[in-house]
Order: sequence, then C-alpha cells, then structure tokens
Amino acid sequence: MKIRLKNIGKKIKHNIILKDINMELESGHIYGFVGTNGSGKTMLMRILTGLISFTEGEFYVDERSVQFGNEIYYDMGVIIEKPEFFNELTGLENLEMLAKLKNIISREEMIDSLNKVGLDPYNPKKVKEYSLGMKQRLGIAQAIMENPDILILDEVTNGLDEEGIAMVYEILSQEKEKEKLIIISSHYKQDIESLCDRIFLIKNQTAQEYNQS
Ligand SMILES: Nc1ncnc2c1ncn2[C@@H]1O[C@H](COP(=O)(O)OP(=O)(O)OP(=O)(O)O)[C@@H](O)[C@H]1O
Repeated sequence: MKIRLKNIGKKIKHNIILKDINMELESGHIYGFVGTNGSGKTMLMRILTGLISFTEGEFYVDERSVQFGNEIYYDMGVIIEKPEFFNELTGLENLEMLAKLKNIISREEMIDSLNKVGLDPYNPKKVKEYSLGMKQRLGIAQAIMENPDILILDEVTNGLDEEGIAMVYEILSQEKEKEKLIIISSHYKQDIESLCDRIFLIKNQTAQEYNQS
C-alpha cells in the first residue's frame, strides 16, 4: 500500500494549521513525525486517519484519489493523543468492548496482544488504577490486536520507561517485518530515530524530510 499526499493543507477558519505537505508513505516502512508542541503532528495524523478533513491538496491511497467523508481510507490501528479507555473495566475487558465494534478477532487474539505488550491479561486491576505506561501499553495492544495494515501512533513512547520503549521498538519492528505501514510521532527525534526509516520534521506548518547529515 502506498499513501501519497500532494500539497495537503488544513485551515481552520482563517488559520493555516498545515500547508504544502508532500509525502509518500509505503508498506514495510516506519515513518516518524517530529516537532515541538503545537507544530501540527497530531493534526497531520488525524488527516491521515481520515477522521478529519483536509482543506487543500490531494490524497491518494495507492493510485485511488480519496475525498474526506466518502469512505474509510484503509484498515488501521490508531492512538491519537492519549489512548482513552473505560476506566471501570480491566485491560482485557476493554479490549473485548473495543473488539465488539468489528467482531473479527477472538478472545485468544486479545490475550496474545496483551502478552505482546507485556501486560498480564488476567490482571484484575481496573484501568483507572493503571499507570500512564500501562495505559500506553494497552493502547498499543488495542492498535495492533486486529492486525491492521496501517498503524498510526501519536507519541507512542510517551509515559514509557526504558523497558517500555524497548518493547515499542520490538513490536513495531515486528509489525514492519509483516509489511505494515507505520507512522509514529514524538517531540524528540532521539526517541524514535533509530526505529524510523524516514523522519519528517513538522515545522512552520509544513513537513520537511529530516536530513541526517
Ligand atoms: N480545533 C482547532 N481549532 C483551531 N486550531 C486548532 C484546533 N486544533 C488544533 N489547532 C491548532 O493546530 C496546531 C497544531 O496542533 P496539533 O495538536 O496538531 O500539534 P502537535 O504537534 O500534535 O502538538 P503537541 O505535541 O503539543 O501535541 C496548534 O497550533 C493548535 O493550536
């Protein structure tokens, strides 16, 4: 799968939030968006999910031109900003609730994805008692459990300790091997650079490929 953005822009009222975004993103790669607070990383990710409209430019999935509102662009697993859960339920119960929307995976697959992110599937704790890092792990379990083609993970290392960051690296490397298209963001280039095939710096409302030299 290939996503191509051509001069994509986003205006809200008269404010230019993003402009002239040009990029090509392909399966089997990990792409990183890096930028300071308010630079537009999350907005660009929302546009890529198809959950908000773009106001300028062209958006292609493979060679198909897509228009906001007409269709779901692709099969995806998403964390935008911080993952939201049902606080009164356990981790596994949360996954069971979310899985009901599509009803395409078994309880065993949910248990597998919790094990993958290092959470005990049978932990009786409710999510309201989870640490930030545990919630982030549960968010990743939710994003990967249905084996989507694309992962869009905003600030994926946020709240994770060293072990947690190593877990993210390992899981995303495995997903990349499975030919997934993966997009992650971070405030800090150093948090994600060794994981990413390409990094875009989001600055001055636009995206520039980060030059290694
Ligand atoms: N609904 C909205 N109306 C107007 N402006 C908005 C709206 N949502 C976001 N913005 C603006 O768009 C810009 C980009 O926001 P965005 O959340 O994408 O930044 P970010 O790079 O993800 O930042 P952070 O790292 O702080 O999460 C900001 O200047 C923000 O103020």
